[in-house]
Amino acid sequence: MDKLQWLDRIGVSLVATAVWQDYLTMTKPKVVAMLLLTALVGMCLAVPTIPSARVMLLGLAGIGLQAAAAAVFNHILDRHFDAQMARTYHRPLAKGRIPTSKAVVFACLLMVLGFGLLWLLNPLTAWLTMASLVGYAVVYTVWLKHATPQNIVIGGLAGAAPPLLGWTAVTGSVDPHALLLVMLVFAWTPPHFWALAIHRRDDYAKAGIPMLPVTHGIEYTKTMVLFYTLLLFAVGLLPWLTGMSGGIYLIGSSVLNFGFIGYAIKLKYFDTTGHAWATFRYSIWHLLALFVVLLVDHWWLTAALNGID
Ligand code: HEM
Ligand SMILES: CC(C)=CCC/C(C)=C/CC/C(C)=C/COP(=O)(O)OP(=O)(O)O
Repeated sequence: MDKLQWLDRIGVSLVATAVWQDYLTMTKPKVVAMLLLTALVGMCLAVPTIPSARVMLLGLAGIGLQAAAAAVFNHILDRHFDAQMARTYHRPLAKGRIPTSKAVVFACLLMVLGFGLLWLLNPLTAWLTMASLVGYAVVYTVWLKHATPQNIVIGGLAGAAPPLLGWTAVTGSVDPHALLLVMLVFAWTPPHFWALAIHRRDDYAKAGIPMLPVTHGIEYTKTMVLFYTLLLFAVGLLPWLTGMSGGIYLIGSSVLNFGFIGYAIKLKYFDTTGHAWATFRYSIWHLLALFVVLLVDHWWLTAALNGID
């Protein structure tokens, strides 16, 4: 092979990698990874030990594929708004690097495959996951996001569903304890997002999206961030109060939730440049750690109970 052919080959593979990267970007892989962590914890808390490998593999693959499909639909439906914002203008569809028709086919493939895998486990999980997909991709993206500043509170239900989806994948039924996990993510979402929306207020205003800092101002949004971190603290006590979780959870979640309240207090009363962004970053580590703590506590409790037996 001569030099020119080699250069040609390298060029083709670079383009292929870039296209592949664009498809991956549209699935919001880091968000999906976090959703899968919450689903995995939901699965593990549903049983005393570890769920079967079949349930974990099919369940996580199915929920992951459906969540990824929802994210691609979000990219498709939001492409004109994304093109107007500094944070999102470079996205594959906003930039026109990927044709919309191909993205639609990709999203449909992910959705059907995800639904099929979950159906093999149980129809309840398949339908609940599909409802979350529709909740995010259609109800939130098409309607709520452009209709009301409470968009992310209501739309947050779809993103909060995975612990329940994980739980039903294992048991085939809705357990009140699983709903407690949903409530945790539900209360976490507003401070997670509004911290970012404060940081990106002008971007949302420019695109005409009625996020809370745009419609009600930054001060009011900071108050709401603080309110929801306090609510999250209260909701965070419920797993312990109901006996679902033990002391490790109580201590771990309290430390994490006090940390979040600390960030929110600073944001409201002692704000400094970049603190809204720092609060948003903290929210991500907070949720990750909270669900790890739930899991560690669960296995610790199980081991302790087995020891007593
Ligand atoms: C309606 C609810 C939600 C809204 C509006 C929202 C909004 C956002 C936005 C706009 C970003 C991008 C920030 C950036 O540009 O870097 C983001 C990042 C992120 N969100 Fe959320 N979010 C929501 C719910 C959730 C849920 C339920 C989870 C997981 C359980 C989650 C996990 C994450 C993670 C891990 C990131 C970081 C992604 C990265 O660094 O690329 N979000 N969120
Ligand atoms: C099936 C299932 C479990 C679905 C889960 C849905 C899902 C992917 C939720 C994530 C929430 C999220 C990233 C919202 C941001 O959308 P945005 O449009 O406000 O943010 P953007 O401007 O960054 O696109």
